[in-house]
Amino acid sequence: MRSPKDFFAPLAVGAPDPPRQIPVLPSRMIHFFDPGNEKMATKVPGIAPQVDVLLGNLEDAIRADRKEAARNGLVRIAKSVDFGRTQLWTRVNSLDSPWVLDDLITLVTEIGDRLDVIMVPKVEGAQDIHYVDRLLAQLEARAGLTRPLLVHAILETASGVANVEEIAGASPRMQGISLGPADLAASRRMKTTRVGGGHPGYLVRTDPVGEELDEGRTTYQQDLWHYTVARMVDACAMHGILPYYGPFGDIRDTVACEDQFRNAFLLGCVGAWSLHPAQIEIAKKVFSPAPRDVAWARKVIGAMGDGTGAVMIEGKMQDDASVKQCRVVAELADALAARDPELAEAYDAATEEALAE
Ligand SMILES: CC(C)(COP(=O)(O)OP(=O)(O)OC[C@H]1O[C@@H](n2cnc3c(N)ncnc32)[C@H](O)[C@@H]1OP(=O)(O)O)[C@@H](O)C(=O)NCCC(=O)NCCSC(=O)C[C@](C)(O)C(=O)O
Ligand SMILES: [Mg+2]
Repeated sequence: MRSPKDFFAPLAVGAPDPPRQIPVLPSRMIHFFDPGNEKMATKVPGIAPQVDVLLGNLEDAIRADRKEAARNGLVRIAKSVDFGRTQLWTRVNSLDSPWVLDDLITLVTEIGDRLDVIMVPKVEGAQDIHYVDRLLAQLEARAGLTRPLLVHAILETASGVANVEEIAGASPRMQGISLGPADLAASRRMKTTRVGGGHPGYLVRTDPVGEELDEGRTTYQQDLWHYTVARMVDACAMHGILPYYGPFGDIRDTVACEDQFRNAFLLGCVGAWSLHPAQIEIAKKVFSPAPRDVAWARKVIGAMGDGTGAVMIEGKMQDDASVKQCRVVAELADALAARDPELAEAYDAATEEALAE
């Protein structure tokens, strides 16, 4: 019988040990592509060096009669393309679909050594993760894999949100969670018809001045996703896994996409999905801390010595808690700079300038 002490023990004889820590690799954008779409597939080798994560999508957005083509296409691409340091993920079909069993069997058996993370859609509770966890262990053992596959859940059902903490902690394989705003809206019976983003009808209005109700009252659009993203971030932080904003469906509206991504970044998310090449640069810009913020963070860390006590910098009080926030920004910047010489240069130049002030 398994006890809580067996949390890190393999779930099948011969399966690799589950991870003790989730690797924190750059994953500013999870770039979705349809591996069965020839036009998109030919673009993959060119896109790979520009993105942190490439994801071969098998679920929604792939027509029912193209499911096998997508699955086989992903196997072919994973075997033939060199992704360098870019991670390769997949999104399998939902657990109640006729395709998911073949998705998992085929992918783990054929390309389990090339895949980093398996994204599971429409997760309702820990039981869904436990099912995938055991099945992956059996398949890993059969395929002779030595590195455990990680699991990423999409938060896109009302019960998934209600159970988000137990989902985040359901398995040592849990790598992260993404918001799935479209399915979540449907599951909650929200009256939106969009894939992510705001809605002009969801607003607050200033009080009336005098008797006139229709004039001079400013409205402010509110963020439909604030509650869910904040809850997801807390659940992920509590379990040492990574939170992501999901898709922004209005490809044309690059401005609002950037805003939505930035809200998620500021609240604690590490990345978002790019559905179209046009969204890659947006995610890169938003989820790489700005040079001026990195410079400030490094300046505070430098001034705070061992990180205790209080000092004043440019009129602002700094103490143990503000230096911790600065470390979050500086450590992310260092990790990204280690892979991106352009960013490294921008961060160093801004830091030099800030220290000279
Ligand atoms: C939106 C679509 C239809 C517009 O595709 P298009 O061909 O009409 O656009 P385009 O602007 O004409 O494309 C320009 C070029 O870029 C290519 N291209 C276009 N997109 C990509 C891509 N992603 N990766 C690589 N290449 C891409 C495309 O093939 C074309 O190539 P060409 O110049 O040679 O003709 C297309 O971009 C697409 O299918 N993107 C992926 C959609 C997707 O994966 N959706 C599912 C995720 S969102 C979701 O599931 C919700 C969620 C979480 O579950 C929940 O909230 O519930
Ligand atoms: Mg969905």
